[in-house]
Amino acid sequence: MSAAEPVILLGAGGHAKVCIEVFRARGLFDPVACIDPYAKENNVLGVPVHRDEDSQRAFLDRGVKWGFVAIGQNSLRAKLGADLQISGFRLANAISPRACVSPSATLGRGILIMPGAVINAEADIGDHCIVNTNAVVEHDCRVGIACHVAPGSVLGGRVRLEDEVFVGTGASVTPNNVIGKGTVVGAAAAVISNIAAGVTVVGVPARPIIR
Ligand SMILES: CC(=O)SCCNC(=O)CCNC(=O)[C@H](O)C(C)(C)COP(=O)(O)OP(=O)(O)OC[C@H]1O[C@@H](n2cnc3c(N)ncnc32)[C@H](O)[C@@H]1OP(=O)(O)O
Repeated sequence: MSAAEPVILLGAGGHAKVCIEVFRARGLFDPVACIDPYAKENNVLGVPVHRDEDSQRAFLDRGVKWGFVAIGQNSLRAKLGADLQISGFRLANAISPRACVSPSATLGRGILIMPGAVINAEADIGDHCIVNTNAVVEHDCRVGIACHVAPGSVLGGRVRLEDEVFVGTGASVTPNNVIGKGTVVGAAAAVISNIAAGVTVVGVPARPIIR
């Protein structure tokens, strides 16, 4: 078996912790550093933390080719992922060996798929997405760039998420619906119709929060 490829992670919080465990479980990549100028700890599960912003370049110079953004916030993850690629890194995927990913699904780059997640036939997952623990992305879904399908949530068949959509813990989206860019679906919501871009919806059925 060939050795795991070293990978640097941007981020050193709780989300980085779960990403490290998925990388280790899969065995294709070996997390060698977490880079985060705001880190509170000096290591994450034994992976050393670097706060210096030049350290990315230093790892590249040392021959580390792979990077990964381990940050939960969708728009920041998209931006830092694009920046990593511009600076010369390839984006690794962190796919749990305990996830079930259809052979006909299409995956982008910089994706996290957590244990128990199911990605069904011909689903398409965009770059920088998170499909979290026990989430289900059914057949023919189109999940845009930097979306987060949170733990236990379910997208029915042919659902489309535009870029940077967040679907909260335990929420469901019934088949064929489209959710607009940057929208937030609250925990436990049931989306039963199309939802516009840039809104927050909650409840059963899901409706925009009126502030
Ligand atoms: C591994 C991980 O942990 S991954 C991360 C997973 N995280 C999640 O799933 C978080 C999901 N987040 C939520 O559900 C949040 O409550 C949000 C984003 C929908 C709303 O958050 P905020 O914008 O801060 O709204 P806020 O808390 O002020 O609530 C506004 C109103 O909506 C209601 N509300 C908020 N969330 C929900 C919800 N999920 N379902 C029903 N009502 C809700 C509140 O009760 C409040 O009602 P009120 O005005 O009558 O008092």
